[in-house]
Amino acid sequence: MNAGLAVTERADALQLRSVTAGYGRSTVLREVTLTVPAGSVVALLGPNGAGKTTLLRAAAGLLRPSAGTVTVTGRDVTRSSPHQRARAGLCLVPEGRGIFPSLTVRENLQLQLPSWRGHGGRGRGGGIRGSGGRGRDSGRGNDSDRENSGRGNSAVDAALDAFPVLRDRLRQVAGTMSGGQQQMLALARCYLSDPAVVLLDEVSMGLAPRVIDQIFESLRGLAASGVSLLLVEQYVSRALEMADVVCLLGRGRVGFTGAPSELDGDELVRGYLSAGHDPGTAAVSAHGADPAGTGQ
Ligand SMILES: Nc1ncnc2c1ncn2[C@@H]1O[C@H](COP(=O)(O)OP(=O)(O)OP(=O)(O)O)[C@@H](O)[C@H]1O
Repeated sequence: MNAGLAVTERADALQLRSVTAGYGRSTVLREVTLTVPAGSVVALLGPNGAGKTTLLRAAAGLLRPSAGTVTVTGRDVTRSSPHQRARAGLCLVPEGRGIFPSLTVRENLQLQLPSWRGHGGRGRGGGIRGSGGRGRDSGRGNDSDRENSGRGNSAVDAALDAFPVLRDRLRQVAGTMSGGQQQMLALARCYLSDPAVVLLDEVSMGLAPRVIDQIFESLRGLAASGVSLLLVEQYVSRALEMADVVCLLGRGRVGFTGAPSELDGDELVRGYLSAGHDPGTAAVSAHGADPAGTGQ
């Protein structure tokens, strides 16, 4: 994984140290320090507007901090581009999925396959063969899908194994799939770039419980394979079930970092129902307990 990098074996997968960041003159994150240890799942919780998405964007290089440092597997990426951070082992699954709705599933997978893993048949791997050949296959897992070789293709296979429904829909225009299938396509990138750490922003948003179950199952598989996860999730209990560490963010500051078992459940719920607490003064502040019946 991440060949060529000076990676300390047990380096934290991701670390933000005293990061301050915002938009224009508006400071959102204030000296935030957050660590995702190698091989662990960290749940990042907080009320609406706390800065969770901003933190993920700062980690991924989409937003340049005004102060502080970001490291990925021990490597300082503070001044690196999003592409360089991806190559260093970081993968962001943004809120809203970030897929190309007018392209087919196959084309989306091909575009998500990073160049260093054999994009589109160029360079080091074979990509997804036949990606332009809409008339050449039945749309189900066919010979050209299975014949491929190289790192790119094993990555695609891993993604399709994680989400078999995508294998059945390679020729389908992504935007015509259900919300859950589109989210699975977005999550496929976790397998395509061989990441050390995946940042997940509200991946269950607007999905039915059965689909959320499938998605969390895939995330558990990803975590079991050694990939570290930083999980921003509206379904608090699901996030806490998976998490080794929970980090509470309020008004751009970290108020609590520790094991989920150290959190008082009642206080957590109270905190969620009273968004806007400053976790520096409140025991717990996070937005909304598991949202009941929203968008199901
Ligand atoms: N592109 C932007 N330009 C200016 N301000 C922004 C921008 N994006 C977010 N903000 C502001 O930054 C603050 C933090 O937003 P952010 O989306 O990071 O919070 P969040 O914790 O992810 O909240 P939510 O759960 O509602 O997504 C909010 O006050 C928001 O209005």
